[in-house]
Amino acid sequence: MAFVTALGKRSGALSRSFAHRQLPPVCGDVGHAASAWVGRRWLRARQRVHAPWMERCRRAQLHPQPSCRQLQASTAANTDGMLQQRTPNVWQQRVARAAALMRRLAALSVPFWTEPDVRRSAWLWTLGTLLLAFATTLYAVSLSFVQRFFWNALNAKDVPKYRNFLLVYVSALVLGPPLLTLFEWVKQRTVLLWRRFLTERLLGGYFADKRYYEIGNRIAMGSLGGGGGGAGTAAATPLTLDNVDQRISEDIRSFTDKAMGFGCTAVVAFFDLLLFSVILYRIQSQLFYILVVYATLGTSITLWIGRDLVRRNTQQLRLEADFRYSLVRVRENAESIAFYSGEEQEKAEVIRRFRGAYDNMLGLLGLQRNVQFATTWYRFLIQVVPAVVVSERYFSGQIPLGALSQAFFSYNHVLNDLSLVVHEFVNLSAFAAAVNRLHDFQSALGEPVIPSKAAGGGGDDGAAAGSRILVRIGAATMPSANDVLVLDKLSVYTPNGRRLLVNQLDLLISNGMRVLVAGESGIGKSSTIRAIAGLWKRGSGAVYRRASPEHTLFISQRPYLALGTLRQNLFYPRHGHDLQHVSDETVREVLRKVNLPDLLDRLGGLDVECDFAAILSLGEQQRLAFARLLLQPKRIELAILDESTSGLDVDNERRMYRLLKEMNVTVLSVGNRPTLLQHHERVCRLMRDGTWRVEDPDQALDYVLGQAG
Ligand SMILES: Nc1ncnc2c1ncn2[C@@H]1O[C@H](COP(=O)(O)OP(=O)(O)OP(=O)(O)O)[C@@H](O)[C@H]1O
Repeated sequence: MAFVTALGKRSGALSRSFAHRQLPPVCGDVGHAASAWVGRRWLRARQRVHAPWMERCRRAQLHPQPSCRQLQASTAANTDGMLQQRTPNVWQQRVARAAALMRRLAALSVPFWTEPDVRRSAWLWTLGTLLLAFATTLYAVSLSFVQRFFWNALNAKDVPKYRNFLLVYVSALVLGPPLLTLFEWVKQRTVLLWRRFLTERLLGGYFADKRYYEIGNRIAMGSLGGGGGGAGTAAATPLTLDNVDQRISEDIRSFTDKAMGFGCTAVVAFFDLLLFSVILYRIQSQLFYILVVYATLGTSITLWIGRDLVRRNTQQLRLEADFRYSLVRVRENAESIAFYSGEEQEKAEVIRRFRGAYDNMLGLLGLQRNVQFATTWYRFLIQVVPAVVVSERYFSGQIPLGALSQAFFSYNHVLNDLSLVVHEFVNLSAFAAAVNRLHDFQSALGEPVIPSKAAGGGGDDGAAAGSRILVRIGAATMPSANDVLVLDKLSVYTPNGRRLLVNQLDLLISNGMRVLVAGESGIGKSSTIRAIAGLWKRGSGAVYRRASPEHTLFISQRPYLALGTLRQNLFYPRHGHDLQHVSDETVREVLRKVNLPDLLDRLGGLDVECDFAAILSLGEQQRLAFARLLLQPKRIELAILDESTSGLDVDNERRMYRLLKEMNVTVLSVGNRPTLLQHHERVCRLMRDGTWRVEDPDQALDYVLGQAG
C-alpha cells in the first residue's frame, strides 16, 4: 500500500517535472523504475494531445503561441487531471477515427444513389453488379459440389458416373469465364459512371461562385503543402488544399475504383462466407471455429502493425503531387528560368520535393513490409490445419475423397472471406487516404467564401475585415440612370483581412466616361478592380455595376489565353457552335482594327491549335484581348483594363483607346504610364494610408511623371 502511495506521489511529481521538460534523477529502486515508466507513458500521452493541437494551430494560422502556452500552463498545473480529460483512450481514438472515416465515405458515396439526375442508372448498374457478384458466388459453390461428386466417382471407380460428372465439370468450366468477365465489365462500367458523376459534381462546385479562384488564393497564401486536414481536420478551420488538380483527376479515379472494388469484394465475401461456412461446418465444424479465431487474431495484429499506414499514404499522395507540380512549374516558366539561368535552383527544388516523396515512400515501404510479413505468415501457417484435422476422418473412412476435396475448397474460401481486412489492408489504407483528401475537397467547396472571424485572423478593423463588399449588378440597382459604375464607400482588405488597402472610396462613373486609377506599386489598384469584379469580398461598402457580365470586359496585363484554337481564343469566353457562324472576313477586319493584320496568315488560320501564350509577344496578346472586345455577341458597355496596354507602344495604345471611344465604352483603367492620361477624363489616385483623391489628368500629371521616374 505504501509502495502504491509512494508511486502515486512520485508519478505526480515526475509528470510535473516532465511538463517542465526536466528529467528526474536516476531511479535506483523499483519505485523509481515504475514511476519512470509512468512518466514515459505520460510523455507519450501528452505528445499525442499536444502535437495535433500544435499542428491545428499551425494550419489554422491562429496565433499558436498564446493558446499553446495556455495549454502548457494548464498542463503543468494539473497534469493528472489533464491526462484524464484530454487523452481519450487509444481505442476510443481509433474507433472515433474509423467512425469519421465511415461518415466521410458516406458523404462522398451516397449522392450517387440519391441525386435525381443519376440515381436511376446508378441503381440499375449497381444492382446488376450485385446480382452478378451473387451469381459468381453461386458459381463457385456449384463448382465445389461438381468437383466433390467428380472426385467421389473417381474414387469409387464408377466410370459412367465419372463420365457424367466430367461432362458437367467441363460445362461448368466453359460457363465460368463469360460470367466472370461480364461481372468485371459491369463493375467497371458502374465505376466509370460513378467517376463521371463525382467528377462533374465536384467540378460543378469548384467552378461555382468562382470557388477555384478562392481556393487558388488560399493555396497562394501559403497553405500549399499544408495538406488536407485528413482525419483530424478541425471543423471550424478553413480547409487548406494542396494540388486540387490531383484530387479531381487522380483521387476521384482511385476512390471510385477502389470503393466499388472493395464493395464488390465485401458483398461477394459475405455471400461466399455464408454458403461455404455452412458446407464447411457440415463437413468439420472445428475447422470453422479455428478459422474464426485465427482470422480475428490475424486482423487485430495486422491493424496494429499497419496503424500508421493511412497517414503515410495520405502524405505520399500529397508529396507526389507536390513533386509533379514543381515539374509543371518548370515547364510553364521555361523561358523565364532560362533567362535567369535558374536551372540549379529549380533542379534543387524539384529534387528536394522528390526526396520528400522518396523518404516518405521509404517509411511506407517499411510499414508495408511489416504488414506483408504478418499477412504472408497468416496465409501460410493456416494451410496445414485442414490437412491435419480432416485427413484423419478420410483415412478412417468417415468421409469420401470428394468431401475431403470440398472441405479444402470451402476452407480456403472461408479463410479468404474472413481475412478480407488482412489481405486488403495495404490497399484499404491507400483508399482511406483518398477518402480523406476527397472529403476535404468536397467540404472546402461548401465552406463560406469569407471564413468566420475566429478562423480567419484579425485585420486592422475586425468588423470591416469580417464583413463583405456588396456587389450589385443590373440597371435597376443603379443610383441614377446615366451611371455605369458607382463605388459607394468601398473599403477593400487583402483576403487574409490583415491590410486595409482602400478606405471608403466613393467614385461615380457615368456612361462613356474614362477614369484612370493610379498609385504607387503595391498600393491596391488591382485589388480595387478585384473587388469591383466581385473576386475579393473582404471589406465593406458597395459596388453598383449597370452592365451585366456579358456586357463587361476585364482585360489584365497578361491576358488569359485558353487552350484551344485561335478562334476559341478570339471569342473567349464565348464558346460553342455559334463561333463557326462568324466569317473569317469579319475576324480579319477586327484583327486589322487592333493592328494584327497578318496574324491569321502567320498562324495558319483560325482553327489552328497551339500554345498562343508561348508564341505571341505580350503586346500581341494584349491586342488580341482588345479584339475580343469587338467580337463579343453583346455590346461591351464597361471595360476594366488593368495595365492592359503596358506591352504596347504609344501608337498602338492610342489605337486601342480610340477604338473604345468610337464604341462609346465606359472605361476604368489602372496604370501609371503618363501616356495614359490623355485617354482619360478623371484620375483616381490611391495613397499609402488607404485614402484617395479624384482629380483632372492635368493635376495628376506631376505625380504620374514622378511615378514613371
Ligand atoms: N492574395 C493576396 N493575399 C494577400 N495579400 C495580397 C494578395 N494579393 C495581393 N496582395 C497584396 O495586396 C497589395 C496590393 O496589391 P495590388 O496587386 O492591388 O497592387 P497594385 O497597386 O496593383 O500594384 P502594382 O502596380 O505593382 O501592380 C500588395 O501589397 C500585395 O502584396
